[in-house]
Amino acid sequence: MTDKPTGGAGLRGQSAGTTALCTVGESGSGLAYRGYDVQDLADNARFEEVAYLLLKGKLPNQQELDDYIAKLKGLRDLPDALKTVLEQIPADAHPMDVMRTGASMLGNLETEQSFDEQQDVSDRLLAAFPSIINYWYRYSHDGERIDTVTDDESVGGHFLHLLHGKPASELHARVMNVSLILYAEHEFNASTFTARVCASTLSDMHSCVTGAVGSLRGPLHGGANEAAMAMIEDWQSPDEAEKETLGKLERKEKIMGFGHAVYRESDPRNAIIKKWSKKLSDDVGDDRLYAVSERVEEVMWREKKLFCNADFFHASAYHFMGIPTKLFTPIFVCSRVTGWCAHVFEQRENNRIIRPSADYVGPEAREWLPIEQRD
Ligand SMILES: CC(=O)SCCNC(=O)CCNC(=O)[C@H](O)C(C)(C)COP(=O)(O)OP(=O)(O)OC[C@H]1O[C@@H](n2cnc3c(N)ncnc32)[C@H](O)[C@@H]1OP(=O)(O)O
Ligand SMILES: O=C([O-])CC(=O)C(=O)O
Repeated sequence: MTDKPTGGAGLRGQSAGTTALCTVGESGSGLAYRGYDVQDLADNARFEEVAYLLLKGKLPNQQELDDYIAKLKGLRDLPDALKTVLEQIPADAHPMDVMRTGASMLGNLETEQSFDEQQDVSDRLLAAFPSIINYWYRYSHDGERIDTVTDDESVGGHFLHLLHGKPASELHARVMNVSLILYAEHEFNASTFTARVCASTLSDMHSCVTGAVGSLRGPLHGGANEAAMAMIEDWQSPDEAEKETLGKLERKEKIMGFGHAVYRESDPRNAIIKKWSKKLSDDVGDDRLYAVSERVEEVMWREKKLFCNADFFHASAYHFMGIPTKLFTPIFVCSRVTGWCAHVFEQRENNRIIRPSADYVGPEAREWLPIEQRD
């Protein structure tokens, strides 16, 4: 990739504050949460430990982790009023709109009364998001009012259990665990910055998270994982994928799941999820989608020196686990809510309202024109 300008559009490269949560792209490609390398976390941690690390500030010891998992398990049920709202949302709604409504409605029912409640409110959102999306999905698509309480220890296993109506295989629960770790936190990305801007007005946690869901929804951010799937699913062979990718580049179309605002050399999350996508591809006996994905990766590097970001191989990995494409970005929410809330805590701790300036490019001062004199 070419060196990017540090000023101007998109606030690229400009520091907008401090954080102790995460470093992105130091030396071109690294990612660490509170100093722990993401590769180490993906190899060794449970997502719940990473959530604890982000939200409580340190890795839990065994007792703290056991207590935290028990707490999250105890927060999976949804209030009846929220279920009623979810039942009104049509099957063809965008699932990210369901997540946005879910977070907002929960804010009406369980309003954060004071910042002293921020830890509990965050844990509740973390526990409730898989229930929110799957309750709506199963009701609107299968007509079933599912019980959102399961005995699964992990958030990832619980998500798949609710979606498929049976406990996840060990492999699928493991991949979900890794995926949730990879998506948990990423410094001042667009959705997190949205949450921090909202927090800087001293607003409540549900408003910060609801706004962040809206920012994550777009295809230039979290929505890229489902956009990538929509792109590759019809390509029947690597050769067709190559031809279509070249055509898109020729027409100056964006290839979703490639490029990054910060990383220059690679997105470290890609190699990790790609490895798991390959495992899943072998597991399901796929002879097309993984090969197609790899060819797109090769073509993009050869033609544009653009690398896959976290989203690209998440598309095939989720697909191999039988997850409907439209639920891909909501899974991102189920993870990133940890990063969002941790950033809200940081913003509140050392707050000044976020209010940048703009360079005015409109007309010079001019006189008021009465309505009858206007064109
Ligand atoms: C988890 C996440 O949110 S990761 C991001 C997910 N988003 C996507 O995958 C969407 C596709 N990617 C993109 O749109 C961009 O790469 C972004 C939004 C991620 C980053 O945007 P920017 O920082 O503005 O991109 P950047 O400055 O690196 O672009 C450099 C050049 O590469 C091009 N480029 C960047 N990404 C792509 C892409 N995916 N496909 C084709 N061309 C691209 C840009 O058009 C630009 O070309 P130009 O100089 O001729 O105008
Ligand atoms: O940092 C960004 O701009 C986008 C990203 O990769 C993320 O939020 O995970």
